Amino acid sequence: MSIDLSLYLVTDPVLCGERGVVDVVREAVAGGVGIVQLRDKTATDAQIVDQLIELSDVIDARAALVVNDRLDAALEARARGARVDGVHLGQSDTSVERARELLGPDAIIGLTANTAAHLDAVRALPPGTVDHLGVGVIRPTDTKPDHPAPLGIEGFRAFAELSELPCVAIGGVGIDDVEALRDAGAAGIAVVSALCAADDPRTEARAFRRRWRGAASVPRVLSIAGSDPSGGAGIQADLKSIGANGGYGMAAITALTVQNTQGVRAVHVPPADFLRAQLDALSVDIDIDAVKIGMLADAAVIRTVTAWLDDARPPIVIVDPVMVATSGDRLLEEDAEHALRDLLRRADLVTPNLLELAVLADTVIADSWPAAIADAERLSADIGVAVLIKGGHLGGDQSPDAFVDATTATVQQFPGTRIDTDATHGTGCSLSSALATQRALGKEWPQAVIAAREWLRESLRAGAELQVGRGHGPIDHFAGSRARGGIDTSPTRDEVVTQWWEHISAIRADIDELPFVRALADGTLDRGAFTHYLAQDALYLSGYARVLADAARLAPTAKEQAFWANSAHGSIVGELELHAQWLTPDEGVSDGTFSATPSPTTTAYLDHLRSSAYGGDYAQLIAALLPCFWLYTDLGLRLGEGHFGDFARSMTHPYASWLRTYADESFAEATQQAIEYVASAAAASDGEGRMRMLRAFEASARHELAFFAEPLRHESCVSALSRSSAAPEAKMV
Ligand SMILES: Nc1ncnc2c1ncn2[C@@H]1O[C@H](COP(=O)(O)OP(=O)(O)OP(=O)(O)O)[C@@H](O)[C@H]1O
Ligand SMILES: Cc1ncc(CO)c(N)n1
Ligand SMILES: [Mg+2]
Repeated sequence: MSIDLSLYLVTDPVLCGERGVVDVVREAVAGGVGIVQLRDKTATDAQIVDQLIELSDVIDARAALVVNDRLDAALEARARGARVDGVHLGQSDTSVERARELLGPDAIIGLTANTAAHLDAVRALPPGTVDHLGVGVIRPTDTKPDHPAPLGIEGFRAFAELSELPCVAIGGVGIDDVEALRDAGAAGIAVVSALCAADDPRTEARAFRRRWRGAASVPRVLSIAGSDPSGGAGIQADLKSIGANGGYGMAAITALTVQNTQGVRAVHVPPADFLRAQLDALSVDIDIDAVKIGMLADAAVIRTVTAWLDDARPPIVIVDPVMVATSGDRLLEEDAEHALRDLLRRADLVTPNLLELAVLADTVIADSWPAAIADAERLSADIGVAVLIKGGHLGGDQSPDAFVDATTATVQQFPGTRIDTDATHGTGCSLSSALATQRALGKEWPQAVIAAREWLRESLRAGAELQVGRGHGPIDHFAGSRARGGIDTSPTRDEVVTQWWEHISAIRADIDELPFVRALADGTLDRGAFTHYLAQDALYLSGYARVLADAARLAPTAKEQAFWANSAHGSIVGELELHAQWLTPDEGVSDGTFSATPSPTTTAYLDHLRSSAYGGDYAQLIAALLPCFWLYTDLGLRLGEGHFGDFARSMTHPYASWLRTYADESFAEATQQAIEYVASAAAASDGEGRMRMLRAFEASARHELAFFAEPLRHESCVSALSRSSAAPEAKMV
C-alpha cells in the first residue's frame, strides 16, 4: 500500500481519556488520518499486542498502523493475525536494521531524527532500511517530557532540505502550523494532543486535512441523485453547477430516468446495494467536503443513503427533497415520503419547493409567501434542520427564497424579481448543488445562498439562448464563466471595456429590474422615496468628490490629474445645485447644507471608495470610481431612448428635468474618458493588478445596485431579518 503520511496520528492513552485510544483512532481515521502510531510508554508488551490487534480491526486497512518501539509486540500481533504495517523507532531504540530484517521489505519503518549526525547515520545504512524520518520537536510540548530543543518551522525547513528521506514534522504541532510546515517541505504532520484531546477527533482530523490541502483548495462535492440524460437536471446539472461554482464534482447515481425537456418517460432504479457500493467506494478513498442529495426514487434508496450518512458522516449535507419534476412527473414513490423525514433530520439544510414543503409540513400548498414561511418554520422546528424555502412556484412577478432555521429563530429573506423565461428545467437541482459548493468553500449560510442565487439568476437569464429542447429548457450553467473567460489573459484596452461591462451584466440586469428604477421611469415613484434617494445621493456625492480628489492626487500624468480634479469639481458643484433644486428644507436641506444622515448603504459605498483610495493604488481606485460614471450614463441614455417606456422621455414626467441631467452630453463625455483611463490602466497592469481592479469595480457596481434598491426597501421594510444583511451583495429588492 502506498502510505499517506500527510496526517499522522500518534496515540496517547492519557490524552485520549475515558473514551479510549480505540475510539479516538476510529474517528480520526474516518476524518482522514493516513497513518496511526500506537505509542504507550507504560503498557506491557502483552497489552500492546492486544491493543494492536484491536486497532488493526478498527482501522480495517483504511490507514497504516505502526507501533512505537515495540518490535517484538509488532511481530507477535502479526503472528496473531493483526495487520501491523511497521514500527517507529527512536535513536536509542532497537536498531532499524534489525527491524527491517525481521519485518521484511514492505514494512513501514520510521526513525526519529533531528541533527546532522542523525542524517549521516541514516546515509550510512543500506538503502531502503528507513522509509521516513520523524523530525522534531517543532514546538515545546508536554507529550514528550525529555524532548530536545525545539526546531521551529525554520529549523525544520533546514533539516528537511538536507534530508533525502521524507520528513514528518512532530512535536507541539497545531493546526495553524500546517501550511507553514507543508511549505517548509514536510511530507506530513504528526499530531498527538491536537487529535487525542479533541472534542471530536473526526472533525478535527478533517480540518487538518483541509489545511494541508491549502486554503485555496477546490472543495469536493458529491451529488447523490438521479440521472437526467437531457443534462438540465439531476446529476448532470449538479456536476455542471458544482464545476461552475468552483468545486470538484462527484456523482453516485440513485436512479436512471428517461427524460428530456418535455417530461419523464420512465424511471429505472438499480439495486440499493449497488448504490451503497458506490458511496462506500467514495468515502473510503476521498475526503468529501459536502454532499447534495437529490432524487431518491423509493424508500429502499432513502434508507440506503440514510445508513451511509450515519457511517460516513460527511461534514455538509444538503437535501433537495425532489418529489416531482418541473414537467409534473413523479420522481419519488408516494409511500416513500415518510422515509424521507428520517433522512431530513441528518441534513444541514433542506431545500423544498412550495409543493414539497406542503407534503413535508403535512399541509396544503401555501397560497402566499408569508404562509410558505410559516410552514417552513414548522417543518424546520419539526426536523430540527434549517430549511431554504424556494419561491419558484409562487405566482406573480417575484421569485423569492427564504432561509428559515427554527433552532436559531432565523428567517432570512432573499427577494428577487422573477426572470421571464421558460428555461427553468433543473433550477432546484442546480441551486442545491451550487449551495453545497459555496458552503464547502467556507461561506456561512446566508453568504452561500447569496452567491448561489446570484450564479443561478445569471444562468437562468442566459438559459433560453441555449435553445435546448422544445419543452422547459435547461439553464446555462456556464454562462457566467464563459462571459468572464479570458479576463486573465492580458486583454487589450477595448477587450477590458467589453469584458468588464459583461462582468457586471447580472448586476446591471438586477438594477433594471428594481422597483425603484421602474417607478422612477414610469413616474409612479413616490415623492418620499425620491427625496430620500436624492438626500442620500447628495451625501454620497460630497464624499465621492473627495475620493475623486484623491484620484487627482495619485494620477500619473497632469492630464489625468486635471480630469479627476475636474470631475470632483463637477460632482460637488453640479450635483449639489441640482439637489438643492429638488430638496426642500424639510427634506434634509437648508441653506445648501444637508442635515440628513447617511444610510448604512451610503456609508458602505463611501467606505469602499475610501478604502480603495487609502491603499494608494491608483489603478484600483479609479476602477472603484468608474461604476458611478458608467452605470448612470448608461441608465440616463436608455431612459432617454425609451428603454423603460416612453413616459420617461416626456416633459410631463414629474422628475423630467432631473432625469435629463443623466443623459447630459458632457457627463457622457466624462464617462467615456473615465472608461478609457481605467481600461488603459487595466490593460497595462499584470494579471493580479487587473484582478484587484476588477474586484474594486465589481464591488462598486454592487454598491450602486444596493443604493438604487435602498429607497424602496427603506419605505417598506417587510423582511423579517433576524440577522442584519447590510452587505451590498444581499441585493434586497
Ligand atoms: N423564473 C424564475 N426567475 C428567477 N428565479 C427563479 C425562477 N424560477 C425559479 N427560480 C429560482 O430557482 C430556484 C429553484 O426554485 P423552484 O421553486 O423552481 O425549485 P424546484 O421546483 O425544486 O425546481 P426544479 O423544477 O428544478 O425541481 C429558487 O431559487 C427560485 O427562486
Ligand atoms: C433526475 C432528476 N432529478 C431531479 C429532477 C427535478 O427537476 C429531475 N427532473 N430529474
Ligand atoms: Mg426541485
